[in-house]
Amino acid sequence: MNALAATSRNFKQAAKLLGLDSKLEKSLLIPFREIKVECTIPKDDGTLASYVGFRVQHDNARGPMKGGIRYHHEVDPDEVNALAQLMTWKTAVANIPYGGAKGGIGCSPGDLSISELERLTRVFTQKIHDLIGIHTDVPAPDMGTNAQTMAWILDEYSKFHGYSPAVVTGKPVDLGGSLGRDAATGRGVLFATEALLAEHGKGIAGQRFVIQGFGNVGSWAAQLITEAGGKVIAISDVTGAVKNSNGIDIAKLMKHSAENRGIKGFDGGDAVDPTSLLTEECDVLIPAALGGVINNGEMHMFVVQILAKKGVLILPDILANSGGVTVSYFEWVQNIQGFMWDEEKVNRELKTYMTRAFRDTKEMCRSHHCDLRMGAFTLGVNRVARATVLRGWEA
Ligand SMILES: NC(=O)C1=CN([C@@H]2O[C@H](COP(=O)(O)OP(=O)(O)OC[C@H]3O[C@@H](n4cnc5c(N)ncnc54)[C@H](O)[C@@H]3O)[C@@H](O)[C@H]2O)C=CC1
Ligand SMILES: O=C(O)CCC(=O)C(=O)O
Repeated sequence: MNALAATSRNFKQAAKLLGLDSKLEKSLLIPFREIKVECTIPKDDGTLASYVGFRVQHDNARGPMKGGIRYHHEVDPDEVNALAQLMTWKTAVANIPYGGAKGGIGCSPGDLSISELERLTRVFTQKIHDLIGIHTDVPAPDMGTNAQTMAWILDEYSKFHGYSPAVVTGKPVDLGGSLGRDAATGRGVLFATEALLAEHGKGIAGQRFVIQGFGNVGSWAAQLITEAGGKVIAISDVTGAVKNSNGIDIAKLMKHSAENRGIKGFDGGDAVDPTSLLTEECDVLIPAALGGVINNGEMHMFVVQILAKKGVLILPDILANSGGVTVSYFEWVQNIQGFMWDEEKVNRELKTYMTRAFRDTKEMCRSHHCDLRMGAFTLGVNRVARATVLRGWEA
């Protein structure tokens, strides 16, 4: 099942549970706008190269559309469409005043030089600058992009519209980025996990964690979980996987990974097959690599069957990873107010938002007799549907 089919299936199930009007249901699935642009740039060797860029703006009933821009060779319109739709439900679950969007360029960022990446980002921005904006659509980093990418977008956009720091989030702090944004998604994963464990009378301390992916989200989650007393016993990335039942030394792994561009060769545990990681014995499994690892075909059936048999609870991604977009919202608010928060305030507010999103999700589980995934979807879809109706969608 592809990403769009899986996302739409969850939406339809939520719409049914909520008893949504069929016309409203249909209209909520249709994206507001789908943009596709050719981005042609001179390469460093003087040849020309062309890349396809996408921005799907799914829904703006609750506010400006919001979502990351990813650079990845597998970016395709269906996937971007699904991710844009997920952003709509995610911002509603987090109860931040945004709709949903997502973008991407089909390229392998690792094969491009910094100046090629800059040229590509500037050309992409030139092509979409009239369709994004502080109160229209606010991009952010995603896989393969980072704070520097946002700085280039901000600079290029500002050439057309005047200096506009709030047009992107996830910027460098020197350009109005928020303190705490870098760690926000990993920290949000920690807070959401804490809220779930607390329901069962447990805390992070003493639990065994397995983490798939050691990039921004996985590495911050690993550091913060370790600080909170949790034991990270296995981690993988695209280069390999390591296991140590006494707990992996995360600071040492961070250093190794930075110096060797990955986990492979780390001597602080046993090297294991990365595919065995998802079924490793543990208390909490955090998938923080590519999307769809537990949603795709056979792997999905295999993992879900094993997890269900073991009575495992699944914290849905639109709740668990909403910390990133929540702190993006704080960044946007700070830019608009022209007032910078200290990091303690950012983290404190993030905890409040994550804990509230978990509590509201549980309330939907209780009122609609469903699991956490459907609890989050019904919560998000219901908030967007209410806003849509209030704005007079049939007019
Ligand atoms: N960074 C953010 O603020 C947010 C990220 N996410 C999602 O979280 C996930 C991770 O994002 P980031 O950490 O930002 O990306 P990243 O690019 O920094 O890290 C991705 C990690 O996954 C690893 N990886 C890739 N393929 C793998 C495989 N087959 N097996 C094991 N590891 C593999 C990579 O080696 C890398 O360590 C993505 O799905 C992203 O869309 C969601 C919300 C916000
Ligand atoms: O920080 C943001 O605005 C976007 C984050 C994002 O793309 C995501 O949550 O998947």
